[in-house]
Amino acid sequence: MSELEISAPQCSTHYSPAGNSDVLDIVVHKNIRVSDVIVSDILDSDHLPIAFHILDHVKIRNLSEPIEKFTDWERFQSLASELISPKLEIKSWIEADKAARDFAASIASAYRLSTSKVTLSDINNDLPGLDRLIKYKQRLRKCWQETRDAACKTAVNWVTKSIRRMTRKRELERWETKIEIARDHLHRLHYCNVIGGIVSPVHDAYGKKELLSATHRCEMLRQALKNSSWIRLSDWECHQEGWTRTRLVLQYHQNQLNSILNSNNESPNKRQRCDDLLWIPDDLKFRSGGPVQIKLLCGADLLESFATPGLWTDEDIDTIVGQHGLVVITREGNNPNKFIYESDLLTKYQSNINIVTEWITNEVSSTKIRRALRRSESVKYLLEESVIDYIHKHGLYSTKDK
Ligand SMILES: Nc1ncnc2c1ncn2[C@@H]1O[C@H](COP(=O)(O)OP(=O)(O)OP(=O)(O)O)[C@@H](O)[C@H]1O
Ligand SMILES: NC(=O)c1ccc[n+]([C@@H]2O[C@H](COP(=O)(O)O)[C@@H](O)[C@H]2O)c1
Repeated sequence: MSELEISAPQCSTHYSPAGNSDVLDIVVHKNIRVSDVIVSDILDSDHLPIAFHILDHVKIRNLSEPIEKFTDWERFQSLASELISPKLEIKSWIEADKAARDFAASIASAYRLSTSKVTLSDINNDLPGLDRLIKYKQRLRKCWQETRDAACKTAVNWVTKSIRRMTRKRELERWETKIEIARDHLHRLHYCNVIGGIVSPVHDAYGKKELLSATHRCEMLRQALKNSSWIRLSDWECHQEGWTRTRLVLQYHQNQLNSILNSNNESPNKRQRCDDLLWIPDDLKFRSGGPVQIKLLCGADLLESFATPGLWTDEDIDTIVGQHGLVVITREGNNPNKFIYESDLLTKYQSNINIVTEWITNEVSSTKIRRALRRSESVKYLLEESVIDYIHKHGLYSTKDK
């Protein structure tokens, strides 16, 4: 016992409903130097967690970086009822075990797919007033914990909502949000159930101005998508020998999905081969039937590029729109409905084209972000923090030595 040490913060970590401080968290440790114990009062709880640093070189997650989760319960319900198999025939305990596991996995998947996270770690002076609001919330919460005054609690809730609104607004400007908006739209129309999103970066040989190597682009995408529960990177296209036309990219992914769906009833050994296809949505493994359709998600400017002479063949457009389908996000300056009306081919397949109006418009574009980086202007909130770090670490987009 003599080797054990006890560390504790200097203030209480729980206040009883009567306002008395009645709990102090303690840490019992051995052979570990606990240099600093602090109480974090930012999390949404009146039991204040403690955070402590164990040795300076060991990094631990800072408890004062809260993550807010938003669950769309309607979507959860529809996903859960789709994923949970209604026909269950259980004849042995092995089958009962499997059914229980499948049930839990379906609930977990439905929850993951209907929940988005917002990390409030982005909070700093870049968002005017937010810093002050956070400090104000901390003061109000302390006041509520000490007095249990209802007015205080109302004020805490109001400030929490304002913080959420501000950070959500910034989130809306990110490009990943476009894919989320498209999914919401399709779900709302009950048109189809979106089970996954795939981002397929173009091959280096596409040769577009300012196109970085696929290695860098894929790494940045990995970072950008690491918090998404349903959007995945597919690096198949950029690992081909040269540029692949979009129709073939869609067909490759469609064929892979079909073969997985067909193998869902086969032995696990046969299915193993598909496990390295990291872009395949988890939920595909639970599907018992029904086709899965790959669609092309694009902005209205890409749709209008169908009319650029020599860029797309009619045969490709026919297959892309006729067999796969398009989801088009509006962009300022484009009129996709008019464009479809003026094209016989697109009008023929109109029912396969979903136009998603982005009411909260924003003109984020990679050209503008690259320009800002070149000029050492802030791109915070437009890109994931870790993507910004990656860009600076590798001196991409002329950020070297800045
Ligand atoms: N602000 C936006 N609103 C809707 N769609 C967008 C927006 N920005 C890009 N897209 C779509 O994303 C897809 C990828 O386009 P691209 O890589 O050319 O992006 P971009 O930001 O327009 O790039 P650049 O600025 O280099 O032209 C295209 O389908 C494009 O229409
Ligand atoms: N004929 C085709 O299949 C075709 C033509 C132009 C662009 N694209 C694709 O559209 C995407 C966006 O290209 P841009 O950035 O040039 O608009 C890329 O993935 C590219 O491969 C495909």
